[in-house]
Amino acid sequence: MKIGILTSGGDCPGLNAVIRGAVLNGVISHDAEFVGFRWGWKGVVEADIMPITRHDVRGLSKQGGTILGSSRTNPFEGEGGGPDNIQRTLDEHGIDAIIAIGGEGTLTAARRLHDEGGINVIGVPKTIDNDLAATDYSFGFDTAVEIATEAIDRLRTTADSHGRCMVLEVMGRHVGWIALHSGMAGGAHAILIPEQPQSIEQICEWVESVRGRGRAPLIVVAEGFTLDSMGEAHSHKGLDAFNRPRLGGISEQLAPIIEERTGIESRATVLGHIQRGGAPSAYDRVLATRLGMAAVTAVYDRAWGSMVTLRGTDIETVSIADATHSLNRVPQHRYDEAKILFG
Ligand SMILES: Nc1ncnc2c1ncn2[C@@H]1O[C@H](COP(=O)(O)OP(=O)(O)OP(=O)(O)O)[C@@H](O)[C@H]1O
Ligand SMILES: O=P(O)(O)OC[C@H]1O[C@](O)(CO)[C@@H](O)[C@@H]1O
Ligand SMILES: [Mg+2]
Repeated sequence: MKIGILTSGGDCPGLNAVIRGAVLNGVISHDAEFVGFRWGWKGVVEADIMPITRHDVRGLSKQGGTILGSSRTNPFEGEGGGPDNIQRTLDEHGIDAIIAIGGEGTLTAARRLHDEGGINVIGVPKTIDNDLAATDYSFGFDTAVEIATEAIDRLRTTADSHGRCMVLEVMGRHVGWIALHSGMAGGAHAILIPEQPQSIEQICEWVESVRGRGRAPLIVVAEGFTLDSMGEAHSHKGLDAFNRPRLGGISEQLAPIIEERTGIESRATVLGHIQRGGAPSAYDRVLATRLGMAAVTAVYDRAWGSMVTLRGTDIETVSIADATHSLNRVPQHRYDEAKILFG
Protein backbone atom coordinates (compact mmCIF):
# COMPACT_ATOMS: atom_id res chain seq x y z
CA MET A 1 0.00 0.00 0.00
CA LYS A 2 0.99 3.60 -0.48
CA ILE A 3 0.13 5.68 2.59
CA GLY A 4 0.05 9.49 2.78
CA ILE A 5 0.73 11.22 6.10
CA LEU A 6 -0.14 14.78 7.09
CA THR A 7 0.25 16.94 10.21
CA SER A 8 -2.35 19.69 10.70
CA GLY A 9 -3.29 22.32 13.29
CA GLY A 10 -0.82 23.72 15.82
CA ASP A 11 2.42 21.75 15.94
CA CYS A 12 3.24 19.62 18.95
CA PRO A 13 6.35 17.82 20.27
CA GLY A 14 6.09 14.21 19.09
CA LEU A 15 4.70 14.73 15.58
CA ASN A 16 7.94 13.52 14.03
CA ALA A 17 7.98 10.50 16.33
CA VAL A 18 4.51 9.53 15.01
CA ILE A 19 5.77 9.81 11.43
CA ARG A 20 8.82 7.67 12.26
CA GLY A 21 6.71 5.05 14.09
CA ALA A 22 4.31 4.81 11.15
CA VAL A 23 7.02 4.57 8.50
CA LEU A 24 9.11 2.00 10.38
CA ASN A 25 6.14 -0.24 11.15
CA GLY A 26 4.81 0.14 7.61
CA VAL A 27 8.14 -0.63 5.94
CA ILE A 28 9.22 -3.43 8.29
CA SER A 29 5.89 -5.20 8.82
CA HIS A 30 4.08 -4.57 5.53
CA ASP A 31 6.57 -3.39 2.92
CA ALA A 32 4.44 -0.22 2.64
CA GLU A 33 5.39 2.92 0.75
CA PHE A 34 4.96 6.39 2.29
CA VAL A 35 4.49 9.94 1.11
CA GLY A 36 3.93 13.12 3.10
CA PHE A 37 1.50 15.92 2.33
CA ARG A 38 3.23 19.24 2.96
CA TRP A 39 1.57 21.84 5.25
CA GLY A 40 -1.35 19.74 6.47
CA TRP A 41 -4.54 19.58 4.39
CA LYS A 42 -2.98 22.22 2.10
CA GLY A 43 -0.74 19.50 0.68
CA VAL A 44 -3.76 17.30 0.01
CA VAL A 45 -5.75 20.08 -1.65
CA GLU A 46 -2.79 21.32 -3.70
CA ALA A 47 -1.18 17.91 -4.30
CA ASP A 48 2.02 19.06 -2.62
CA ILE A 49 3.45 15.63 -1.95
CA MET A 50 6.92 14.37 -0.96
CA PRO A 51 8.24 10.83 -0.61
CA ILE A 52 9.15 9.61 2.89
CA THR A 53 11.62 6.74 3.03
CA ARG A 54 12.99 4.82 5.97
CA HIS A 55 16.15 6.87 5.60
CA ASP A 56 14.15 10.12 5.99
CA VAL A 57 12.87 9.16 9.46
CA ARG A 58 16.27 8.32 10.93
CA GLY A 59 16.74 9.89 14.39
CA LEU A 60 13.40 11.67 14.08
CA SER A 61 11.72 10.70 17.36
CA LYS A 62 13.63 13.33 19.34
CA GLN A 63 13.14 16.13 16.83
CA GLY A 64 10.55 18.81 17.67
CA GLY A 65 8.13 20.28 15.12
CA THR A 66 7.14 18.34 12.01
CA ILE A 67 9.22 17.58 8.92
CA LEU A 68 6.01 17.89 6.87
CA GLY A 69 5.02 21.36 8.09
CA SER A 70 1.56 22.19 9.40
CA SER A 71 -1.26 24.67 8.68
CA ARG A 72 -4.90 25.29 9.47
CA THR A 73 -6.06 24.84 5.85
CA ASN A 74 -9.65 23.64 5.40
CA PRO A 75 -9.71 20.58 3.06
CA PHE A 76 -13.24 21.41 1.92
CA GLU A 77 -12.12 24.74 0.43
CA GLY A 78 -10.14 25.72 -2.66
CA GLU A 79 -9.97 24.31 -6.18
CA GLY A 80 -8.65 20.91 -5.14
CA GLY A 81 -10.76 20.75 -1.96
CA GLY A 82 -13.74 18.53 -1.10
CA PRO A 83 -13.92 14.72 -1.10
CA ASP A 84 -14.30 14.25 -4.89
CA ASN A 85 -11.27 16.34 -5.80
CA ILE A 86 -9.24 14.81 -2.99
CA GLN A 87 -10.10 11.27 -4.10
CA ARG A 88 -9.02 12.21 -7.65
CA THR A 89 -5.68 13.50 -6.33
CA LEU A 90 -5.16 10.32 -4.30
CA ASP A 91 -5.94 8.17 -7.36
CA GLU A 92 -3.58 10.20 -9.55
CA HIS A 93 -0.75 9.60 -7.08
CA GLY A 94 -1.69 6.00 -6.32
CA ILE A 95 -2.25 6.81 -2.63
CA ASP A 96 -4.46 4.26 -0.84
CA ALA A 97 -4.94 5.92 2.54
CA ILE A 98 -4.32 9.07 4.58
CA ILE A 99 -3.02 9.13 8.14
CA ALA A 100 -4.13 12.52 9.51
CA ILE A 101 -2.30 13.65 12.65
CA GLY A 102 -4.08 16.57 14.29
CA GLY A 103 -6.37 17.98 16.91
CA GLU A 104 -10.12 18.17 17.13
CA GLY A 105 -10.44 20.38 14.00
CA THR A 106 -8.20 18.20 11.83
CA LEU A 107 -9.93 15.04 13.00
CA THR A 108 -13.39 16.54 12.38
CA ALA A 109 -12.31 17.35 8.84
CA ALA A 110 -10.96 13.78 8.49
CA ARG A 111 -14.24 12.32 9.73
CA ARG A 112 -16.25 14.43 7.28
CA LEU A 113 -14.01 13.40 4.36
CA HIS A 114 -14.59 9.78 5.33
CA ASP A 115 -18.33 10.05 6.08
CA GLU A 116 -19.24 12.36 3.21
CA GLY A 117 -16.79 11.15 0.57
CA GLY A 118 -15.57 7.69 1.51
CA ILE A 119 -11.93 8.79 1.79
CA ASN A 120 -9.75 6.17 3.49
CA VAL A 121 -8.61 8.05 6.59
CA ILE A 122 -7.09 7.05 9.93
CA GLY A 123 -6.70 9.72 12.63
CA VAL A 124 -3.93 10.22 15.18
CA PRO A 125 -4.74 12.59 18.08
CA LYS A 126 -2.28 15.41 18.79
CA THR A 127 -2.56 18.35 21.15
CA ILE A 128 -0.43 19.84 23.88
CA ASP A 129 -3.70 21.02 25.49
CA ASN A 130 -4.80 17.40 26.19
CA ASP A 131 -8.33 18.48 25.29
CA LEU A 132 -9.28 15.53 23.07
CA ALA A 133 -11.85 13.11 24.41
CA ALA A 134 -11.46 9.35 23.79
CA THR A 135 -7.75 9.30 24.59
CA ASP A 136 -6.39 9.28 28.14
CA TYR A 137 -3.46 11.51 27.17
CA SER A 138 -2.24 13.03 23.92
CA PHE A 139 1.45 13.30 23.10
CA GLY A 140 2.94 16.77 23.50
CA PHE A 141 1.08 17.35 26.77
CA ASP A 142 3.78 15.81 28.96
CA THR A 143 6.47 17.90 27.25
CA ALA A 144 4.44 21.11 27.62
CA VAL A 145 3.86 20.41 31.33
CA GLU A 146 7.58 19.81 31.82
CA ILE A 147 8.44 23.14 30.17
CA ALA A 148 5.77 25.02 32.16
CA THR A 149 6.96 23.41 35.40
CA GLU A 150 10.53 24.52 34.72
CA ALA A 151 9.21 28.04 34.10
CA ILE A 152 7.43 27.99 37.49
CA ASP A 153 10.59 26.81 39.24
CA ARG A 154 12.55 29.63 37.63
CA LEU A 155 9.92 32.29 38.36
CA ARG A 156 9.86 31.22 41.99
CA THR A 157 13.48 32.18 42.71
CA THR A 158 13.17 35.61 41.16
CA ALA A 159 9.76 36.11 42.85
CA ASP A 160 11.30 35.22 46.24
CA SER A 161 14.23 37.59 45.67
CA HIS A 162 11.88 40.55 45.20
CA GLY A 163 8.85 39.53 47.23
CA ARG A 164 6.74 39.79 44.10
CA CYS A 165 3.63 38.07 42.85
CA MET A 166 4.26 36.20 39.59
CA VAL A 167 1.49 35.28 37.14
CA LEU A 168 2.53 32.63 34.62
CA GLU A 169 0.29 32.19 31.59
CA VAL A 170 0.30 28.81 29.85
CA MET A 171 -1.60 27.50 26.83
CA GLY A 172 -5.03 25.94 27.08
CA ARG A 173 -7.69 27.43 24.87
CA HIS A 174 -10.69 25.48 26.20
CA VAL A 175 -9.24 23.36 29.00
CA GLY A 176 -6.78 23.85 31.85
CA TRP A 177 -4.80 20.59 31.90
CA ILE A 178 -1.38 22.20 31.32
CA ALA A 179 -2.09 24.78 34.06
CA LEU A 180 -3.41 22.14 36.46
CA HIS A 181 -0.51 19.72 36.08
CA SER A 182 2.32 22.27 35.92
CA GLY A 183 0.73 24.24 38.74
CA MET A 184 0.57 21.17 40.97
CA ALA A 185 4.09 20.10 39.99
CA GLY A 186 5.52 23.56 40.67
CA GLY A 187 3.53 24.24 43.85
CA ALA A 188 1.56 27.20 42.49
CA HIS A 189 -0.55 29.13 45.02
CA ALA A 190 -3.51 29.37 42.61
CA ILE A 191 -4.38 27.69 39.31
CA LEU A 192 -6.83 29.49 37.04
CA ILE A 193 -8.43 27.46 34.24
CA PRO A 194 -11.17 27.97 31.62
CA GLU A 195 -13.45 25.41 33.28
CA GLN A 196 -13.49 27.37 36.57
CA PRO A 197 -14.10 31.14 36.27
CA GLN A 198 -13.12 32.97 39.49
CA SER A 199 -13.71 36.41 40.95
CA ILE A 200 -10.83 38.85 41.28
CA GLU A 201 -11.67 39.05 45.00
CA GLN A 202 -11.03 35.31 45.41
CA ILE A 203 -7.72 35.53 43.51
CA CYS A 204 -6.56 38.46 45.67
CA GLU A 205 -7.60 36.57 48.80
CA TRP A 206 -5.30 33.69 47.78
CA VAL A 207 -2.48 36.15 47.01
CA GLU A 208 -2.82 37.91 50.37
CA SER A 209 -2.94 34.68 52.29
CA VAL A 210 0.38 33.66 50.67
CA ARG A 211 1.93 37.01 51.53
CA GLY A 212 0.58 36.64 55.06
CA ARG A 213 2.83 33.59 55.44
CA GLY A 214 5.79 35.58 54.18
CA ARG A 215 5.88 33.89 50.75
CA ALA A 216 5.95 35.30 47.21
CA PRO A 217 2.66 34.34 45.50
CA LEU A 218 2.83 32.38 42.26
CA ILE A 219 -0.24 31.99 40.06
CA VAL A 220 -0.60 29.82 36.94
CA VAL A 221 -3.31 30.86 34.51
CA ALA A 222 -4.44 29.15 31.31
CA GLU A 223 -4.89 31.48 28.32
CA GLY A 224 -8.60 30.59 28.12
CA PHE A 225 -9.37 31.52 31.77
CA THR A 226 -12.08 34.11 32.38
CA LEU A 227 -12.83 36.18 35.45
CA ASP A 228 -16.46 35.68 36.40
CA SER A 229 -17.06 39.25 35.25
CA MET A 230 -15.79 38.50 31.69
CA GLY A 231 -18.06 37.22 28.91
CA GLU A 232 -15.34 35.50 26.90
CA ALA A 233 -11.62 34.73 27.03
CA HIS A 234 -9.22 37.63 26.61
CA SER A 235 -8.04 38.17 23.04
CA HIS A 236 -6.24 41.13 21.48
CA LYS A 237 -4.40 39.38 18.65
CA GLY A 238 -7.11 39.11 16.00
CA LEU A 239 -8.41 35.89 14.44
CA ASP A 240 -6.73 32.65 13.34
CA ALA A 241 -7.01 31.04 9.89
CA PHE A 242 -10.34 29.47 10.88
CA ASN A 243 -11.70 32.86 12.12
CA ARG A 244 -11.43 32.05 15.83
CA PRO A 245 -10.01 34.64 18.27
CA ARG A 246 -6.31 34.11 19.00
CA LEU A 247 -6.00 33.95 22.76
CA GLY A 248 -3.18 35.14 25.03
CA GLY A 249 -2.58 38.03 27.39
CA ILE A 250 -4.90 37.28 30.33
CA SER A 251 -1.87 37.25 32.70
CA GLU A 252 -1.04 40.80 31.61
CA GLN A 253 -4.58 41.82 32.47
CA LEU A 254 -4.53 40.14 35.89
CA ALA A 255 -1.10 41.22 37.20
CA PRO A 256 -1.81 45.00 37.38
CA ILE A 257 -5.21 44.39 38.99
CA ILE A 258 -3.64 42.14 41.63
CA GLU A 259 -0.95 44.77 42.26
CA GLU A 260 -3.50 47.55 42.58
CA ARG A 261 -5.78 45.62 44.93
CA THR A 262 -3.16 43.96 47.16
CA GLY A 263 -0.26 46.40 46.95
CA ILE A 264 2.07 43.49 46.05
CA GLU A 265 4.32 44.24 43.11
CA SER A 266 3.23 41.82 40.37
CA ARG A 267 4.64 40.59 37.06
CA ALA A 268 3.17 38.60 34.18
CA THR A 269 4.97 36.03 32.00
CA VAL A 270 3.38 34.60 28.86
CA LEU A 271 5.09 31.29 28.08
CA GLY A 272 3.53 31.02 24.61
CA HIS A 273 4.96 28.82 21.89
CA ILE A 274 8.01 27.82 23.95
CA GLN A 275 5.57 25.16 25.24
CA ARG A 276 5.22 23.71 21.76
CA GLY A 277 8.83 23.87 20.59
CA GLY A 278 11.83 21.62 21.01
CA ALA A 279 12.39 17.97 21.76
CA PRO A 280 9.55 15.81 23.12
CA SER A 281 9.91 14.17 26.54
CA ALA A 282 10.72 10.44 26.66
CA TYR A 283 7.08 9.72 27.59
CA ASP A 284 5.81 11.63 24.54
CA ARG A 285 8.32 9.93 22.24
CA VAL A 286 7.10 6.51 23.32
CA LEU A 287 3.40 7.44 23.12
CA ALA A 288 3.81 9.11 19.71
CA THR A 289 5.84 6.19 18.30
CA ARG A 290 3.24 3.67 19.47
CA LEU A 291 0.38 5.74 18.00
CA GLY A 292 2.20 6.00 14.66
CA MET A 293 2.80 2.26 14.57
CA ALA A 294 -0.84 1.56 15.51
CA ALA A 295 -2.12 3.92 12.79
CA VAL A 296 -0.43 1.74 10.18
CA THR A 297 -1.95 -1.39 11.72
CA ALA A 298 -5.35 0.36 11.48
CA VAL A 299 -4.67 1.08 7.79
CA TYR A 300 -4.01 -2.62 7.12
CA ASP A 301 -7.15 -3.48 9.15
CA ARG A 302 -8.99 -1.08 6.83
CA ALA A 303 -10.50 0.60 9.94
CA TRP A 304 -11.33 3.75 7.97
CA GLY A 305 -12.80 6.65 9.93
CA SER A 306 -11.16 5.51 13.14
CA MET A 307 -8.56 7.05 15.40
CA VAL A 308 -5.82 5.39 17.43
CA THR A 309 -5.97 6.19 21.12
CA LEU A 310 -4.37 5.61 24.51
CA ARG A 311 -6.53 3.71 27.05
CA GLY A 312 -4.65 3.15 30.27
CA THR A 313 -1.37 1.76 28.94
CA ASP A 314 -2.85 0.18 25.79
CA ILE A 315 -3.17 1.64 22.31
CA GLU A 316 -6.68 1.05 20.99
CA THR A 317 -8.89 2.21 18.11
CA VAL A 318 -12.09 4.31 18.37
CA SER A 319 -14.28 5.98 15.76
CA ILE A 320 -13.23 9.56 15.03
CA ALA A 321 -16.85 10.58 15.62
CA ASP A 322 -16.61 9.34 19.23
CA ALA A 323 -13.35 11.21 19.67
CA THR A 324 -14.57 14.57 18.42
CA HIS A 325 -18.06 14.96 19.85
CA SER A 326 -16.87 16.47 23.15
CA LEU A 327 -13.78 17.91 24.82
CA ASN A 328 -11.70 16.42 27.61
CA ARG A 329 -12.23 19.07 30.29
CA VAL A 330 -10.71 19.14 33.78
CA PRO A 331 -13.37 17.47 35.96
CA GLN A 332 -14.62 19.18 39.10
CA HIS A 333 -13.01 16.67 41.47
CA ARG A 334 -9.55 17.27 39.95
CA TYR A 335 -9.93 21.01 40.48
CA ASP A 336 -11.27 20.59 44.01
CA GLU A 337 -8.29 18.38 44.82
CA ALA A 338 -5.81 20.99 43.54
CA LYS A 339 -7.68 23.81 45.28
CA ILE A 340 -6.87 22.41 48.73
CA LEU A 341 -3.31 23.64 48.06
CA PHE A 342 -4.25 27.18 46.97
CA GLY A 343 -3.52 30.32 49.00
N1 LIG B 1 -15.78 21.13 11.16
C1 LIG B 1 -14.78 21.23 10.28
N2 LIG B 1 -14.95 20.87 8.98
C2 LIG B 1 -13.94 20.96 8.10
N3 LIG B 1 -12.73 21.41 8.39
C3 LIG B 1 -12.51 21.76 9.65
C4 LIG B 1 -13.50 21.69 10.67
N4 LIG B 1 -12.96 22.11 11.84
C5 LIG B 1 -11.70 22.43 11.54
N5 LIG B 1 -11.41 22.21 10.25
C6 LIG B 1 -10.17 22.45 9.54
O1 LIG B 1 -9.10 21.80 10.19
C7 LIG B 1 -8.08 22.77 10.49
C8 LIG B 1 -7.36 22.35 11.72
O2 LIG B 1 -8.21 22.55 12.83
P1 LIG B 1 -7.68 23.43 14.05
O3 LIG B 1 -7.14 24.72 13.50
O4 LIG B 1 -8.73 23.49 15.09
O5 LIG B 1 -6.46 22.57 14.55
P2 LIG B 1 -6.51 21.22 15.36
O6 LIG B 1 -6.30 20.11 14.44
O7 LIG B 1 -7.75 21.17 16.21
O8 LIG B 1 -5.24 21.41 16.26
P3 LIG B 1 -5.11 22.48 17.47
O9 LIG B 1 -4.88 21.61 18.66
O10 LIG B 1 -3.94 23.31 17.11
O11 LIG B 1 -6.38 23.28 17.56
C9 LIG B 1 -8.86 24.07 10.65
O12 LIG B 1 -8.06 25.19 10.47
C10 LIG B 1 -9.90 23.94 9.57
O13 LIG B 1 -9.45 24.39 8.33
O1 LIG C 1 -0.64 30.36 17.70
P1 LIG C 1 -1.32 29.24 17.02
O2 LIG C 1 -0.40 28.24 16.43
O3 LIG C 1 -2.33 29.70 16.01
O4 LIG C 1 -2.18 28.43 18.07
C1 LIG C 1 -2.32 28.67 19.42
C2 LIG C 1 -3.29 27.65 19.98
O5 LIG C 1 -2.86 26.34 19.69
C3 LIG C 1 -2.76 25.59 20.89
O6 LIG C 1 -1.42 25.58 21.27
C4 LIG C 1 -3.14 24.14 20.69
O7 LIG C 1 -4.47 24.02 20.40
C5 LIG C 1 -3.66 26.35 21.87
O8 LIG C 1 -3.34 26.12 23.21
C6 LIG C 1 -3.44 27.77 21.44
O9 LIG C 1 -4.53 28.59 21.75
MG1 LIG D 1 -8.43 22.86 17.32
